[in-house]
Amino acid sequence: MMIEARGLVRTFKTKRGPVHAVQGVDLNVADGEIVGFLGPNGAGKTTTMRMLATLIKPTSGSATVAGCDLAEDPVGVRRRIGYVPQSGSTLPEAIAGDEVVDHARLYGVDKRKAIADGERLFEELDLPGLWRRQCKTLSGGQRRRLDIVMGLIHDPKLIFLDEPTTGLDPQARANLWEHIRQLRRGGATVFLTTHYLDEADALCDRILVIDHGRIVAAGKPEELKQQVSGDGVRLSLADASQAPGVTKIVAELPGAVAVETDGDVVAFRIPKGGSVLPSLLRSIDAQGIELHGVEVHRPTLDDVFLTMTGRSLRDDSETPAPAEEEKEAVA
Ligand SMILES: Nc1ncnc2c1ncn2[C@@H]1O[C@H](COP(=O)(O)OP(=O)(O)OP(=O)(O)O)[C@@H](O)[C@H]1O
Repeated sequence: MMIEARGLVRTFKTKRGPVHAVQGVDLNVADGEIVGFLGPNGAGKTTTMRMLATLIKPTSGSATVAGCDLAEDPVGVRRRIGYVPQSGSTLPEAIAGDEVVDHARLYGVDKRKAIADGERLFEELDLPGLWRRQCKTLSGGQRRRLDIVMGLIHDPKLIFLDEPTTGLDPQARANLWEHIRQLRRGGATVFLTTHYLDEADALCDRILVIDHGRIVAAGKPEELKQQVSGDGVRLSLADASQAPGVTKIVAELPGAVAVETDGDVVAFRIPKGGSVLPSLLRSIDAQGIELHGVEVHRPTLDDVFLTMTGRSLRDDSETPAPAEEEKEAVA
């Protein structure tokens, strides 16, 4: 096992009282896996990752990371891991290649080897000809790949990536996913945090979902989706004022759960969504209510999150909405 953590807790003391950022996390990451840590803002992803990377001490709990005990041998852990923070770690004015070599030398890598390995990683991560460039002149995607080179230069077995693709355009994200898959092919284990459900789905062998400092779901993306009962149905109404009438009809359908209204949309979950639609549409029509559209979809990771927490984890915005703006399920 590359990571084995038991009962990790981290409480921050603040002027306004204690913040219970991580409240008893158990997790396992096997050798060679890409594991995604998914959750909304403030769920405790970064804090958990920083504990596992020895950057902050757990308030309680224990872990073995890359074969070393976190509390007994943090230096051993640090030598065997790479950590790429959310904000990156390169200085804007610095020369890209110099940053990489300096970073490698912190880990005791000799200069000649650092240059050779760095130049090879620049090729592998699609940064050809950029060794002498100032970091600030690189594009967002290039800078993120440079951050990853910094995390890899001492040849770690385990690499932590905190939100590796936040702020990148879709093409740069897809490109970075491919590089992350390549790391695994090279034998590394990857543990990453993300807000993006599609990223977790496409890239990760296994997903851990965290909310309010606790793991609420764990498994392969497909397994998690199978836990959600039924398909999602969304009805778009011509007139939002008719939502209560539609909600009432939907609530009476046998097997309908998670009925939710948001303006002119009524959404719910139901087994065999496609086959209940004809009679549902007849009932809605019989009430004289006009629909603009109907969608039925197989369970997504967002549905998993909704089922586990009663809240939606949106994947369509750069910055997820604050908690008070999140949709509430209608009882
Ligand atoms: N140094 C700190 N002092 C006080 N509170 C902190 C500190 N670091 C994190 N927190 C709080 O702990 C909670 C968890 O934060 P954390 O950064 O781990 O969440 P996250 O899931 O990584 O969120 P994001 O997706 O926004 O990065 C939040 O309420 C945050 O405000």
